[in-house]
Amino acid sequence: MIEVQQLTKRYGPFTAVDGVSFNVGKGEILGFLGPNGAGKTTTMRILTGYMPPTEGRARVAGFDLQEQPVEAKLRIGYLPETPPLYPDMTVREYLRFVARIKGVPAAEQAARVAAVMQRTHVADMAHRHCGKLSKGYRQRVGLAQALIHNPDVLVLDEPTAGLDPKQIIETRELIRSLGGDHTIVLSTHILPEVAQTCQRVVIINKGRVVAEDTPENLTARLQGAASVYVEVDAQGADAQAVLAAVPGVTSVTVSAQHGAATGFEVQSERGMDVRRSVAQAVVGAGLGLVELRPTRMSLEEIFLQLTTTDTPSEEVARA
Ligand SMILES: Nc1ncnc2c1ncn2[C@@H]1O[C@H](COP(=O)(O)OP(=O)(O)OP(=O)(O)O)[C@@H](O)[C@H]1O
Repeated sequence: MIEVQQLTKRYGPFTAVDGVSFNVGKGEILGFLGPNGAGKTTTMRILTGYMPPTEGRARVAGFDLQEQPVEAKLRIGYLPETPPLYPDMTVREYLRFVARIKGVPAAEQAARVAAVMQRTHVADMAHRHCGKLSKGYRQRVGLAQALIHNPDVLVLDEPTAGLDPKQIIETRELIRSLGGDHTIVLSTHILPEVAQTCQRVVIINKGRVVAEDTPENLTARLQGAASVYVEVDAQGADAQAVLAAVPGVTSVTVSAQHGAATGFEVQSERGMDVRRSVAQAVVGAGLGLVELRPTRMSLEEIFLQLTTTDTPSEEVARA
C-alpha cells in the first residue's frame, strides 16, 4: 500500500533524510521510531505530499506522490504533530468544512461527519468550538479530519504527544482499532508506543534507517538467546560450575536468591542457543530446574544500542 524508495531530503547542505526505504502492507500499522530530529516529520511530510523529496520516490496505493499527487493524496489522511483546527469553528462545522475540501460528495457529508465523530469519540463535543477543546479532544478531532474521506492510508505524526496517560491509552486503542481497515504509519519517539500499537517498526536515526522488523523480532535478533535466566534448586551442589561447563556459555553470574533456589544470568556466545544444553546439564547434575527463560532487551535498550553503537548501526541490526 505504501512504497518508499531511497527517499532523501536535503535542507541546503544538511541531509535530514538519507536514502530511507520501507514498504507498508495493506491494513498494517507501521511504527516510525526515532529520537527528536531523526527525520520523522520530514519523511511524513514527503509521504503525504506536503513536501517533495530531493531524491527518491514514494507511492501510495500505486500512485506516485510526485507524478500523480492528486490521486495519491485522495487516499491519504494526515494528522500532523499539531492538528490543523480552526478555533472559531465548532467541531461539526470544522469536520463539514474538511469533508467539503476533501471532496466528500455533498449528500454524504453529514453522514460521514457523524460516522467519524462516532469513531473518534468526539460526538459529545460536536457543538464545542475547536479553540475551546482540551488537548486530548483536539487530537481526536485531528484524527477525525484525517479520516473524513475514508482514506486507505493514515499518516499520524506523534499522535499521542502532549496527552495525559489516560488519553494516551485511549488514543492508542483508537489507532489499533483503525488498523486493518486502514494502512497506518505512525511516527513516534516513544518506544513502548510502537510495541503496543504497531505490527512492525522502522527505526530511524540521523536520517537513516537503522533497523526494520517486528518489535518482537527486533528484540530477538539483537539479543537472540545470548542471555538466559536460570533458576535452580541448588542445595548441596555447585550449580554455578555446572552451568559454566556448558559448551558455549561464556559467563555465569548469580542474579537472584529465592529461598533455596538461586537465579543465574547465563551469557553465551552470540547466536548460540544454550537453553537445551543448560536444561540437560542442570537436570543431569541432579539439580532442580525451577525456571529457564531467555532474557531479552527491552525496545528501549535496543534503541540505545542501535543509535549509540560505535559499529555502523545497520551491521548491528543485521548481524
Ligand atoms: N525546513 C527546514 N530547514 C532546515 N532544517 C530542517 C528543516 N526542517 C527540519 N530540519 C532539520 O532536519 C532534521 C530532521 O527534522 P524532522 O523534523 O524531520 O525530525 P523529527 O524526527 O520529526 O524530529 P521531532 O520529533 O523533533 O519533530 C532536524 O535536524 C531538523 O532541524
